[in-house]
Amino acid sequence: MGFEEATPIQTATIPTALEGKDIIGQAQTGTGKTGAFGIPLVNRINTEEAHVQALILAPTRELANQVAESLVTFGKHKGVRTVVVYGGQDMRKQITDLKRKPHVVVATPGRLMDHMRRKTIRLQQVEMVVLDEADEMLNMGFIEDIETILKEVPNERQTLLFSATMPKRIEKLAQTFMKNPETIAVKSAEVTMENIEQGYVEVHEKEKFDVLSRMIDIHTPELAIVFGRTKRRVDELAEALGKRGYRAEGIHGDLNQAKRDSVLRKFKSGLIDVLVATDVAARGLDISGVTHVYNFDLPQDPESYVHRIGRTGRAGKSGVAVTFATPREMDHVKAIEQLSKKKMTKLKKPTHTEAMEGQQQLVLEQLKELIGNGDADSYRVAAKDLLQETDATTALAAALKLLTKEPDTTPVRLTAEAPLRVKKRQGSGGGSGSGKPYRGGGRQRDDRRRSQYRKDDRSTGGGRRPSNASGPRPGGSQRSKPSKHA
Ligand SMILES: Nc1ncnc2c1ncn2[C@@H]1O[C@H](COP(=O)(O)OP(=O)(O)OP(=O)(O)O)[C@@H](O)[C@H]1O
Ligand SMILES: [Mg+2]
Repeated sequence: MGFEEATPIQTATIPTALEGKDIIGQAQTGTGKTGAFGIPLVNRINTEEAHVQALILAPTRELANQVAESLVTFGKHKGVRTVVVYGGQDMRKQITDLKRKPHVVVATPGRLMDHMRRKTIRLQQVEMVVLDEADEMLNMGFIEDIETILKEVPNERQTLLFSATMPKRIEKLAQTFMKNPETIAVKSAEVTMENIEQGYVEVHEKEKFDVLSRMIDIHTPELAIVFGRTKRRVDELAEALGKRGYRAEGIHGDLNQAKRDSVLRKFKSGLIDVLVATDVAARGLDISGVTHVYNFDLPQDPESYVHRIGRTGRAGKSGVAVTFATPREMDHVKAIEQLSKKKMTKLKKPTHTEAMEGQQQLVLEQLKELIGNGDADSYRVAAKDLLQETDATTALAAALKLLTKEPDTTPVRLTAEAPLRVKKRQGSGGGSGSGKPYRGGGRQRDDRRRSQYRKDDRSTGGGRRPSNASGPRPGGSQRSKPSKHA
């Protein structure tokens, strides 16, 4: 895989995991937690025995898929068979896969329960269980499902819990499900990655979209993720970005799995360069080339912020995260800063002129690159002809105008979102230990978050078409980019 040395969390957990101990593992986003559990897990598989020996649970389908891909890679040379099962996919194919006696099963809780009910999976010989993004599975209300699942798994198993954030209530879960777990936290001064430049901009709801467009024009991201609060918001944003000439598509839980897969594939391959997402894409996803994350709407809680912005700045790369907050939401910005232990830089709303300059700069860079590798020789005759008629500056200025995607101000309509409310802390032992406003403790809160998710994640767009925003901008050129997508 081209790894040269273990990352700190891998160094810290692999030996302990190999001893068979239970582990609660915490390390910043993008620092190789998948390897921290996946490598020792693969090592402990006995390929002579054809039954499920390890079970990995993940909160979302896309993450389950990605983790399974990593496990396949880790276990390739040893002959470890890994199967992934998640909702929204053909049951029969999964049943056939499971009949092939995999050693490792990666699953989302809901679909795994379906297979348990149908008796198409046997967990009686599972020796290792991993809960990736354990805290999110609690947030999503998967707790009962996990209880049910773990009842099927022998008690003598090894249990591993991983996440970049470990709210206090995970301890409760640990007491129930784990045996003397060792907490291994690779803590640095900050919860978020140092190599992510973090800024916020104070904007009124109705200015948000222009500010976003301008920022994208100025930053010229390679790949960007824009997080919106609701499914409807994501649909509307993707469509609006499309109208302004950006290659953007949305992903959220109301789309069918084929669509979710295709959007993600297009994003990974650079066919689209802006992914608009609900929190379904906030956790664990490892997509190289994501240089910018925009929180168009504030995340529901500070932990979610940590994960969202962690989609950039992974594996030693740098990244930029910008969070939009309306004047009434400024308290949330402070709460986030308290959890992340890092101040965000206050950013100014960019102007139209700055956006224009950003786009010009992009074209100039591309031009210089082309001059550098002399790839334009076949245009020399035409260039000389042109220079018979006009001076060089005029000719070049015209060419620049033609190439530059001038900031697009096509009017768009977004349904306004209400400001994020401050949730009161309930009871004790809640939150992340940061003592900050939202998210109380215990089960009640989990259920609330669950219903909130369901409500929020339901499209209320009233028959709005799913956005198909990847086409060229009306009457204009495709967005141009400096890198591979030029
Ligand atoms: N030892 C290593 N050397 C170099 N790169 C590594 C190493 N281990 C993992 N990586 C790479 O680092 C990237 C991030 O890894 P991974 O997805 O496991 O992070 P994570 O800690 O689980 O992040 P998150 O909290 O967002 O889930 C991946 O692209 C992975 O291939
Ligand atoms: Mg991960």
